[in-house]
Amino acid sequence: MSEIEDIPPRSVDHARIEKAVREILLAIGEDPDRDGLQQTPARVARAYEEQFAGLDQKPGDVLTTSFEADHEEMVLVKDIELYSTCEHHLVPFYGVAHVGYIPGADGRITGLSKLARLVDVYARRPQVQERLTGQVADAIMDSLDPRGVIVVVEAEHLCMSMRGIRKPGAKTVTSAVRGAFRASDRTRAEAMSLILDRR
Ligand SMILES: Nc1nc2c(ncn2[C@@H]2O[C@H](COP(=O)(O)OP(=O)(O)OP(=O)(O)O)[C@@H](O)[C@H]2O)c(=O)[nH]1
Ligand SMILES: [Zn+2]
Repeated sequence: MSEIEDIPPRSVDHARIEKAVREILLAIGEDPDRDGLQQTPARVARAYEEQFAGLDQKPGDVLTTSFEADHEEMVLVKDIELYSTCEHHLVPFYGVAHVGYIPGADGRITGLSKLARLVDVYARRPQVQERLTGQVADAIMDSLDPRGVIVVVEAEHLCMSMRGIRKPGAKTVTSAVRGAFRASDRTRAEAMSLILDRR
């Protein structure tokens, strides 16, 4: 492999971010050339590359395995830590996602870690919590063809804690239910009781 092919693709334009961050520092009255800030534009570019890496990814990139397991009952992965970026203020919102599904008639399941990877794909984008929640649910519906999916996200938005209304600790809870979880109150209630069980 040539040296050029070894360089991983860059999903963000580093030079452009660096220029913009320098402008922001000037605009807030800072000196971008002072010792502590000299490397900041480059650091922000690297951080954004990581924070927004999901823009480059598709659900199929992470939902790579599915197994024949003949399992037709609910699978639920709880308390998947998530860090995302509020698209209104570009500050973090963070919390946990709970992702459950009931395999389809073919009984195929996916790797548990793949559900957490899927959360990351959509969290690492400029987001609103509602869209993130729905996108995770829809991606599982599309790729696994399960009987149903439930996704619940609980998060604190720093745009509500550190600025603006300044209500630290306020939690936003969003849910997306598809298929059996939407059609059956009992199925949804069973999932919610497992999600809320804090033991
Ligand atoms: N629905 C939804 N709203 C969000 C999310 N993240 C941030 N917001 C809200 O987006 C809104 C943006 O409101 P604007 O009035 O345009 O902006 P703003 O003047 O900065 O609003 P304040 O935060 O109230 O100061 C705020 O009410 C935020 O709380 C999210 O994930 N979902
Ligand atoms: Zn915000």
